[in-house]
Amino acid sequence: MASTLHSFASAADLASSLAEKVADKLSAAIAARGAASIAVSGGSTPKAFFQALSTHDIAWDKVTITLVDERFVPADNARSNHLLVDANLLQNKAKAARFVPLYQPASSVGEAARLATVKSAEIGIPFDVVILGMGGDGHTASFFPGGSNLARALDASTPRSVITMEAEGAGEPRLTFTFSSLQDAALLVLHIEGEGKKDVLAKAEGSGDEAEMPIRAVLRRAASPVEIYWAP
Ligand SMILES: O=C(O)[C@H](O)[C@@H](O)[C@H](O)[C@H](O)COP(=O)(O)O
Repeated sequence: MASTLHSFASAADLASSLAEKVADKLSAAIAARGAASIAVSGGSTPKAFFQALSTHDIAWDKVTITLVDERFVPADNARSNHLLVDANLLQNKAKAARFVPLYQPASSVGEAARLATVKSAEIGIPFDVVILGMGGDGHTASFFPGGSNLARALDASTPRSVITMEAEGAGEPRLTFTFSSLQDAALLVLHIEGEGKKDVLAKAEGSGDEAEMPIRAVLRRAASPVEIYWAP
């Protein structure tokens, strides 16, 4: 599917504009069916966007927030994406939103993935909004090059679910929605910042295997248009 690049003069301008776009999308979903859903990424990039979105005055009590991926750590661990969302997005007006975590206390990461699949199935299909990030190696969500379940994660025929992923550079074992769960969001956003990430994007948009740079699966095969938000 096509992608559109939205470039901004600063990260602050991007955060403000993306927050408005997402708030409008969530409000439209609520108007249409009384509910809205958004799956967001962790990492360092989305913090200002989360903070800007949290101040928008929408019917947050009708919004379900979850993560596109999570590290297999509890929410009090500094590496937790839940902790990042709790501290930056589930604040201000957005405190009223429902949050569905991917991490579950479980005997194994596989059991946690099974539990997360069941819990997230209630959220509704497709997501109204998905916010993806991208690593310097071209990973997105927890679709890491060389990942233990990468082929399964990227296979369009894999049922919508949360699966495990282990990879060099991923740190802890990961829990990640599959490509099939994310690629048809009503609003599908890739949020990246910095000149380095722009260079990574240019390489990803070129030829080469999806397994080498898994973001290529989204850029090439997502059912929804990919809205790329970039600031220096
Ligand atoms: O759990 C995570 O880390 C994210 O979901 C991951 O996919 C992130 O979006 C990229 O690694 C980019 O991270 P930065 O924004 O920190 O560069």
